[in-house]
Amino acid sequence: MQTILTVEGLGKTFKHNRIIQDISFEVRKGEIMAILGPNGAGKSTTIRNIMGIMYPDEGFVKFHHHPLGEIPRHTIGYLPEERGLYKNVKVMEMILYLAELKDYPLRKARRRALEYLEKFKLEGKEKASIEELSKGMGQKVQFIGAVIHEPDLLILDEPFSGLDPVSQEVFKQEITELADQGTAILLSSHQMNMVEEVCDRLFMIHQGTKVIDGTLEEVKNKYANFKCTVKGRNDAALLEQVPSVQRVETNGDTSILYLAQDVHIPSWLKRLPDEMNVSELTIDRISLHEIFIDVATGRHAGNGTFEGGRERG
Ligand SMILES: Nc1ncnc2c1ncn2[C@@H]1O[C@H](COP(=O)(O)OP(=O)(O)OP(=O)(O)O)[C@@H](O)[C@H]1O
Repeated sequence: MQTILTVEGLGKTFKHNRIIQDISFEVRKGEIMAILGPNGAGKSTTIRNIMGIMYPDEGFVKFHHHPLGEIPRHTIGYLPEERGLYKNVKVMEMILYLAELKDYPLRKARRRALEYLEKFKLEGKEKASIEELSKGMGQKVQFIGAVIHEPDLLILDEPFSGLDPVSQEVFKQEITELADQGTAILLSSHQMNMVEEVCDRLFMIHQGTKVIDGTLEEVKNKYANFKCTVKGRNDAALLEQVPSVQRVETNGDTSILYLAQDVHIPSWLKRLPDEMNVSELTIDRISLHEIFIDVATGRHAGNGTFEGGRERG
């Protein structure tokens, strides 16, 4: 897959505080790359350095097919973390203004804007002024403004925050469709469940440095150990003694047994103690959210690096 953006060895210091350090990744055509990390991890700082809103102290950003140091703004769509549109401007005027800034043909922009407004359940709002819209509606208009000129690279800083579940779903679908059509997408988020459903590759930052990166599949294979959920009244001490159990969480009659890496599940099941009470038992892998919590709380050191990519199915 063709590389659209390369970030290499990015570092930034504010007032002697190292905010990000040695951040390197690529974003390729047609893929969704997620930057994940807890509050203050350095996600927005990374994006602002890419967008030239601030300059890195170390490393470089390269947009492919463009000279080093040039930011091809006409081919980039950007939804910043700070939401904001001119309040007393009408919705359609706002979108067309943003299209014009990118030299995009206005007739085409108007047609695309109407299609997007319908898709985002904002039909009939083109003459409403921005201040008449709810926060979520405003965010949808800003999203339309970011994609109206059919960018090759779309950078979305926390696109799902502030949206209700239905709108989150609409955004998620739209982002996936854009990637299917070939747009390279870089999105930052701390909403793991959303990211897990859309991203092809991910880059997790903690305290300004990379802790995990790779395709979603690679990260899950490497970090997402199995967990076994058991329904039935059991003594925690008994469960803790089961081989390969690293940790047990009990809530009433439900216990979750977190298993060690590389456990062979069929063999492990055979070694469960006869005296265990089991009315239901399920085995699955821990979620990206759980991996994230493990890394952010220091339970998992992270530091894995993966290479390669996954073809969109
Ligand atoms: N202009 C600035 N001056 C000083 N410190 C800054 C500046 N911008 C960001 N920081 C600091 O850099 C760190 C990373 O901030 P950043 O906004 O990149 O985090 P984030 O991962 O996007 O977090 P969130 O999920 O909360 O948006 C924070 O500790 C923040 O206080």
